[in-house]
Amino acid sequence: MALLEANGLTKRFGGLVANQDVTVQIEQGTITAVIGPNGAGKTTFFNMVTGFYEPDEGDVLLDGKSIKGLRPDQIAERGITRTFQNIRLFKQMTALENVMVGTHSRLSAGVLGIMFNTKRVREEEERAKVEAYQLMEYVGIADIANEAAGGLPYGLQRRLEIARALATNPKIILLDEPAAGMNPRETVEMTEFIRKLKSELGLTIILIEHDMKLVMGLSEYIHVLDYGRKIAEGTPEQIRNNPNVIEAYLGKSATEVS
Ligand SMILES: Nc1ncnc2c1ncn2[C@@H]1O[C@H](COP(=O)(O)OP(=O)(O)OP(=O)(O)O)[C@@H](O)[C@H]1O
Repeated sequence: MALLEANGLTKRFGGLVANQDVTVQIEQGTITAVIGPNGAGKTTFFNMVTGFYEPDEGDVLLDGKSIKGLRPDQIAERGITRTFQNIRLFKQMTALENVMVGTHSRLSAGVLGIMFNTKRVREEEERAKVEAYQLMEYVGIADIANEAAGGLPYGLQRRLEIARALATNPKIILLDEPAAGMNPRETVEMTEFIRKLKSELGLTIILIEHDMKLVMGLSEYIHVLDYGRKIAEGTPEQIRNNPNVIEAYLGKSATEVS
């Protein structure tokens, strides 16, 4: 059984069909890319899987159980986390505090404990801090733990967002354009880092990315969207040679010429 299944997902915005009948299966421990031209519906697909949008039709199954209709935080509790195309950090907070937000989402002191600042809350706070720091070490950004997130260079902000996502202890991480805006060296480092998330942590990774070199080098499997529909799926080799995909990216003349 696939770890994650999206079955027939459809999402409309007024007259625009952003996803139409999109079916995708993701196997445990794989790196999968979702690609397609601008506006193809990739982020909308991520938003439905992670509970930010409710599908108009279709279902999302995690380990065979439906997660449709759950809130993003409930889906995160079940093990699916994400990063955003436009980085969403708490810019005034330190990098460490940002990661602690992720850690806190699975701690259990509850609202009353927090209001009365009980011993248990203080202990959890301390534990969250230690865990967050360890995670930052793992991600290679511990040296910026006390810097304000908003002032960090772009590449570090992207890593920090991933550290925060990891703090929720996920099974699946969805990365929305992890290498966007990065220089070639940062892109190579990000590629290595994503590989490490799979090989060392056993994570299942789904990524949206426009950098085709990165996609082809990193993914084991690729799904292609165009105008909200899935037009192809396969290995990088199969996708590279698929006429529908070439046409979607380059226009009809490209396939006629080739
Ligand atoms: N909340 C929304 N309200 C209205 N239209 C939306 C909304 N979200 C997405 N869309 C539209 O749905 C279509 C798909 O958008 P989406 O962001 O999913 O594409 P994408 O493949 O991620 O694009 P890009 O590669 O440019 O980020 C676009 O036409 C977009 O304008």
